[in-house]
Amino acid sequence: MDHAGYEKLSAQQCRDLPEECTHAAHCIIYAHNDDKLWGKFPLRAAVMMQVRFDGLLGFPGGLVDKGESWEQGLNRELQEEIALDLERFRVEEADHVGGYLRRKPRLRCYHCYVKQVSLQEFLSIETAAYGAPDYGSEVLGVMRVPLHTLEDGKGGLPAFLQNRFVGAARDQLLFALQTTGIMSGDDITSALCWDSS
Ligand SMILES: O=c1[nH]cnc2c1ncn2[C@H]1C[C@H](O)[C@@H](COP(=O)(O)OP(=O)(O)O)O1
Ligand SMILES: [Mn+2]
Ligand SMILES: [Mn+2]
Ligand SMILES: [Mn+2]
Repeated sequence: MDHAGYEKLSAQQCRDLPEECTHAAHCIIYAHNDDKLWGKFPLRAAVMMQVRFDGLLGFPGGLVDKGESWEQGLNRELQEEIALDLERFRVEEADHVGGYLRRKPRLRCYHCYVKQVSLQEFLSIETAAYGAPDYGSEVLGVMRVPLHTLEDGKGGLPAFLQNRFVGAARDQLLFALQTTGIMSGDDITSALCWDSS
């Protein structure tokens, strides 16, 4: 059980879940970014997150409706929340990287998908998001995650990780940063070490 009370499942373990399990699916859309902040701090990648209606940070996606496959539900949510152009950027089964299982108050799996695009494509997705049906209601902002750490060891990702995240979103972010190679385990650990409290 990880710190937020979720059991991390592999993609195969997700496929073995019982019928009564309900599902949510969210997608981490990212692009490698060779730019540097002030020509000094590597930005590493553009990773999309959102400010949600509940004030918490999360990824675009949502609950999978009855009769939908995980990917059908996720692509529907991505269209609703960020106006994702499904002709160009449809999320596929191969983008599934695992799930986070909760047993209480009901058995539910929070599936994590990761989709890499080019920086140019990321910019087009970002721009289109402001015209999404749910923008301004369920989605109150679209942002990029700071993946740099300033000289004080606090500014950037360490400070960002002090925000409030919904559900398993923080675990999913850290998992995706490592599994995509955007950040090394050591970089992530040092960003986690700083705690403002
Ligand atoms: O980004 C996320 N990662 C993991 N779990 C998440 C994330 N965002 C929300 N959640 C949890 C908590 C929510 O209650 C459920 C459903 O997601 P949500 O996006 O709120 O559902 P709809 O868009 O309203 O369908 O998953
Ligand atoms: Mn929904
Ligand atoms: Mn939604
Ligand atoms: Mn949602």
